[in-house]
Amino acid sequence: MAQTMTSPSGITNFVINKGNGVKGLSEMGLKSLPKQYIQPLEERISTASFGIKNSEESIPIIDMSNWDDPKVAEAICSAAEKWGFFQLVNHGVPIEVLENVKEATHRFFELPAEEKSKNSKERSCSNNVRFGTSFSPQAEKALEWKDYLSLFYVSEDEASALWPPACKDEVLEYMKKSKILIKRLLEMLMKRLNVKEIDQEKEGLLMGSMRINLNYYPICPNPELTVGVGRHSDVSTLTVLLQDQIGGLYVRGCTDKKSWIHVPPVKGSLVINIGDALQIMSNGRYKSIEHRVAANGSKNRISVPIFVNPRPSDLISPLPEVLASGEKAVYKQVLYSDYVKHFFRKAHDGKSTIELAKI
Ligand SMILES: COc1cc(/C=C/C(=O)SCCNC(=O)CCNC(=O)[C@H](O)C(C)(C)COP(=O)(O)OP(=O)(O)OC[C@H]2O[C@@H](n3cnc4c(N)ncnc43)[C@H](O)[C@@H]2OP(=O)(O)O)ccc1O
Ligand SMILES: O=C(O)CCC(=O)C(=O)O
Ligand SMILES: [Fe+2]
Repeated sequence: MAQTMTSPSGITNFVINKGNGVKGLSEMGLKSLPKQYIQPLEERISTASFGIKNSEESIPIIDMSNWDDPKVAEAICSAAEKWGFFQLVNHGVPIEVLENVKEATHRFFELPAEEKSKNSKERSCSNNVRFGTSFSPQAEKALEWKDYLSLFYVSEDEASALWPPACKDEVLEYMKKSKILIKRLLEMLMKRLNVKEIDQEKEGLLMGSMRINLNYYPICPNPELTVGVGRHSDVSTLTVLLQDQIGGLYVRGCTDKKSWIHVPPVKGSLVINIGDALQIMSNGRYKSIEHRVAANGSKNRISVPIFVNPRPSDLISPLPEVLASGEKAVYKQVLYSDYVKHFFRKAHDGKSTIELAKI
């Protein structure tokens, strides 16, 4: 067993095929990182050096208690233009709902590998439920230190029937309660783009599909040699991210592009980021910023992003309202499912997915 496990194929078999994930590896008490996880020097995250560079820039924290105050909309739109990232407090999603979904995430990952892997790509009875590890293992030169459960929402009935019982009620509640916040954010962001009203057609285009991922980053023997998630931008319209108190999310700096800014955990907050679909629809006005996640040597971390997306069948392009003043389109029309497939079929590679849509 020990001999098979240390060979590269033994590790792959244990982590990917047998569904133990990196959590299984972590719990074996490995003393050093298997070589498949060693990232090239330029992709490693040296958390020690961030403290110095970080001091000048930080991601805005916006209080939503008076969400209909124009100052709140101004802060949100400015953050979306400048940073592509911001944190929200007093956002209206009950703290209890957030605590429950974090607990449910731990409950799911605590299940035996045999139970979790019923949701793997090979065994899941639906393409909309997928348990996996790393990001795109077949395309990656170096694997990422993360396991995940990805749930694509189609309907309440489908979710009730197919999502894992260990977490489905809590995840559904989190999604439902977040919808009010998502609509408010989109209304504010659209107003700034001269979209006066979000009618049914626009609502479909902006938030017609949702995917929720439960991310699990177990303790890593050599966190400085690998990453939890490599540099990428999300392909969503926007992403609502719940993180626990451990920390580890870094965002590309907006003035000093060489720096990476930590997104510090703030109790009860939600992190919001703009995704590629909204960068395209706003013709580049709102920014989908690169981000990445460090591995941790002493603590298990979880995060729960809700990816708010167009529908797979939507054609995305700069909105007519944005181009009405004569502004030249910098992106062409793309079928959203083609865009997402392009993203999923390659390893994380920074901001390169959006090249597909550039004119
Ligand atoms: C996992 O770690 C991540 C994830 C992310 C995600 C960031 C986002 O912004 S996710 C938002 C994506 N948007 C949507 O899901 C909505 C639109 N959905 C679709 O268009 C389709 O459902 C589809 C995703 C394109 C899948 O369509 P389907 O026809 O079923 O195509 P497949 O052939 O099954 O899949 C294509 C290709 O993608 C891989 N894949 C599919 N789903 C996932 C998934 N949930 N996670 C990872 N990979 C997935 C699948 O394996 C296929 O590749 P093959 O090579 O196997 O053909 C950000 C950062 C992370 O670390
Ligand atoms: O875990 C995090 O903080 C962020 C994860 C992420 O960027 C993603 O799942 O797209
Ligand atoms: Fe992301």
